[in-house]
Amino acid sequence: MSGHLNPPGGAYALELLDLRKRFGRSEIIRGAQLQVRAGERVALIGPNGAGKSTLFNLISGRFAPTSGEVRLHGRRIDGLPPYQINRLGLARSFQVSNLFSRLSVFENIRCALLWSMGYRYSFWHFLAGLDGLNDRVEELLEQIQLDRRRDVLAMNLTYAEARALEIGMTIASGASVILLDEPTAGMSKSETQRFIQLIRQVTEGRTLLTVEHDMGVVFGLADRIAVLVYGEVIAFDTPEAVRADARVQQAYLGSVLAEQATAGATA
Ligand SMILES: Nc1ncnc2c1ncn2[C@@H]1O[C@H](COP(=O)(O)OP(=O)(O)OP(=O)(O)O)[C@@H](O)[C@H]1O
Repeated sequence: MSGHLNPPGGAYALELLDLRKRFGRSEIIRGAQLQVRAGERVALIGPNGAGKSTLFNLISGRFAPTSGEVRLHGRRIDGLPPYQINRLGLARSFQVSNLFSRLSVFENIRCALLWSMGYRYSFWHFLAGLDGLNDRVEELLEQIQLDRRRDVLAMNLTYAEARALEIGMTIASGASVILLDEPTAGMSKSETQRFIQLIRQVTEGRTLLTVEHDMGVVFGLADRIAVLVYGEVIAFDTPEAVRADARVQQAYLGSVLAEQATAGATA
């Protein structure tokens, strides 16, 4: 299962090279550039409508770019279908709504593992590996701290538990590059703090790209921050450097930090 971790092929786990996406007449992604090193945790931030979801859709294969390249460990993946990109080692978070609500936590993780194995192993290898499979499910349950909730149906989990399960299903494939879309959205402050730790642990040794609006999460999780404004990456640097960047302050961060400070003060 760890076959995808630290695969060979260049220092960059993920690269966007002059990436562009047009919808009709509007160019939404306008020459985005990004080079994410293997093992790095990157937060993608930017104002509403900047193109963050579109960028995720281009990376994960839901959309093909109009031009430019997406590279995974040096290999071009732009234009490939999502399942092939997944097979090459990039996983995007399952949404809560994609959990199998009438299956237990254990069975959900097992399904995610089977699904990823189905592509790689013949049926006979698969049968021979069933013991290993259950061990791997146990391991993942521990990692996402749901081992004691293993027999609970997904529909009966708390919101935070369901999001943890979603992350477990995302990493079950053994992917080396993980995309998460606002992983702590809708959580309380204390749940968020715990969840940041959980994400740090389960993504250890992997490359993480996460879209995030909550600056507490961004600064708690990211090694580097990429700032997307009008479809362009205007800054990509350490949290300290991005916070001090005048362009970023002006385009986005100044207003967001002020807003979140006010929200924090009134909460
Ligand atoms: N399939 C599509 N067809 C046409 N326009 C689209 C499509 N998908 C996104 N857009 C447009 O692209 C722009 C960027 O949207 P996107 O959802 O990528 O931004 P975002 O940064 O994720 O925003 P938010 O932070 O509000 O989620 C928006 O103006 C949106 O209307």
